[in-house]
Amino acid sequence: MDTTLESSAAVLDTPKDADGSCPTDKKITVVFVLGGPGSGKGTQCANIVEHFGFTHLSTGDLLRAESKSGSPNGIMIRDMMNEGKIVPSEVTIKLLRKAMLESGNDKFLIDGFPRNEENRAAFENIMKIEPEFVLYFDCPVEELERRLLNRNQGRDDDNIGTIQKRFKVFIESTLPILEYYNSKGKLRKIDAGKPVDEVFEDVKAVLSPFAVEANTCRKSNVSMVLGLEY
Ligand SMILES: Nc1ncnc2c1ncn2[C@@H]1O[C@H](COP(=O)(O)OP(=O)(O)OP(=O)(O)O)[C@@H](O)[C@H]1O
Ligand SMILES: Nc1ccn([C@@H]2O[C@H](COP(=O)(O)O)[C@@H](O)[C@H]2O)c(=O)n1
Ligand SMILES: [Mg+2]
Repeated sequence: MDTTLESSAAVLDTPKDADGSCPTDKKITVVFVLGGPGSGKGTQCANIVEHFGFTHLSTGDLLRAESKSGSPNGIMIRDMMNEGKIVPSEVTIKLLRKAMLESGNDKFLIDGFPRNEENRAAFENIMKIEPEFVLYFDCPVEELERRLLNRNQGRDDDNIGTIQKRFKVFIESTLPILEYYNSKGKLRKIDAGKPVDEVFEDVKAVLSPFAVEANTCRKSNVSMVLGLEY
């Protein structure tokens, strides 16, 4: 089986075959979405899904669901999240891979990942997918804190003690990842301190190469690329 990945925006709008059918596509498009806690990653990803046909996978949401599922890792994940710590990559990547396979899509916004060097290297080694780019929502810390304390979505980690720990982890572990992608010319920085609609205008400009044109199609073959089992 050919598992080579040549991820490229240029193949997004594959013309139909002469007989009108859609060619099978072996490419997977991944955009990493990063930013401080409360910067609006989830909010903007929901908009992107609506306009650009990506599947949004929030690693934080996947871990939260796993922690509540009664799985053997559940308590470890819950305790780490309550401390704002980064869960071991093998756990997160297993959940991500399963969600990618189940989606049937081939365009993914991976939100809240990679959070540290261990996440980044493990994704590269296990998934063998290079992201198209990293969308970085940059926002002042005072605004992040205000948003998190007003979120009211029942998250156990939205309390001032855990919020401070999450900020520290972001600065110490995630900023170096942003620097890494910046050095590769893959960072797309967005001013996320503005109102939601204004932020999305800037997001749209970055995502414009992914707009799907009429009379084009793609057949996802995510299982061919990632393997069938999870
Ligand atoms: N541009 C914005 N201006 C004001 N409030 C916003 C903006 N974007 C998002 N919010 C609000 O801020 C809160 C955090 O947003 P969101 O959940 O999208 O952030 P996040 O980056 O996914 O956070 P986390 O990393 O904690 O998951 C939500 O209550 C959301 O409605
Ligand atoms: N790659 C990741 C992503 C998240 N976590 C843990 O989940 C918490 C919440 O994440 P959000 O993206 O929803 O803010 C985060 O503080 C980590 O504890 C992780 O371990 N690894
Ligand atoms: Mg979120």
